[in-house]
Amino acid sequence: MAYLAPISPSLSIFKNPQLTSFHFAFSPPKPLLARPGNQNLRMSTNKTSVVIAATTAPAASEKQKKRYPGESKGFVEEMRFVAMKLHTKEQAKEGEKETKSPEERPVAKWEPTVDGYLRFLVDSKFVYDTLEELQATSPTYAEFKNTGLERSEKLAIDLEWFKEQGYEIPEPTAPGKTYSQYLKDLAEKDPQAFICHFYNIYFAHSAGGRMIGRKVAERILEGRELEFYKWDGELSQLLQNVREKLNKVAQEWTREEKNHCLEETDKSFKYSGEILRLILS
Ligand code: HEM
Repeated sequence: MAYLAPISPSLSIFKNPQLTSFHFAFSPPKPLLARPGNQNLRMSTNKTSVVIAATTAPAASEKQKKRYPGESKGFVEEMRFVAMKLHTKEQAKEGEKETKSPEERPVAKWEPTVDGYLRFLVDSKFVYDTLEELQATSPTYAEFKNTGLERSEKLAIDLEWFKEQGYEIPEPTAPGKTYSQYLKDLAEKDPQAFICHFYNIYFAHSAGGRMIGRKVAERILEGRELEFYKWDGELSQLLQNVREKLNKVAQEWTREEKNHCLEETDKSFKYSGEILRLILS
């Protein structure tokens, strides 16, 4: 609804909270009128003036569309959006979080040790073992069996290699064990939350995880590329297949279930962050 102020012979601009009316006694500025496709711009004339009303509040349908960022592309995009915001600026361009823990500092400034990295690999394997066992045995997650993203066997090869180099392979520690138990509990009681962890663990590893692997290897492994960072098949295609499966599963969820899944992202960063921090221990 246009806000019509008393007509003034000179140029005047009036505002109300929902609507901005530009009330011109003279010709309206061309660029504003010429802006193509501006559906929120309305113009009316009377004897002495032209009123251009620009609604600042989006139309109801548009508001609905914008409510959940990424929604139009599918649920994976919604999960990605939430996850990217939980990165620090130093970790990823889209990050918004303040750096608090050591593993949130730029990877280039890390001082990794082989012993710490081994602890990270062992605890990561403990978590992947749990995830992959659940995927292989639970009917709820049967869809995610053999996606090609599995990491457990690859990590077993890497740990064997370290052993051959004379390193002692440590036992899993609290971060891996705690996360693993948490995932087991969720898998049974809370599938939406479980899927959030599933997505974040595998997709994080394919993105930031690979970058970390490369930089750490340059520093402490003479650039050796571990099996952990290799996939059988084209990684982008494997990821795309899983994206499609996740989107399909989430289509059956209510909005509340989707939101519940998104809200779990914080925990995913917390648990994975504790495992990442082992690299610096
Ligand atoms: C040092 C720690 C980390 C670094 C340096 C890092 C860095 C990155 C980078 C560079 C990307 C790619 C951004 C892009 O597409 O342009 C990314 C994506 C992502 N990260 Fe991280 N990240 C870190 C930790 C984490 C953690 C702890 C999680 C959650 C467990 C996580 C979840 C994700 C997810 C879900 C994506 C999206 C992947 C995709 O688009 O397919 N990241 N990260």
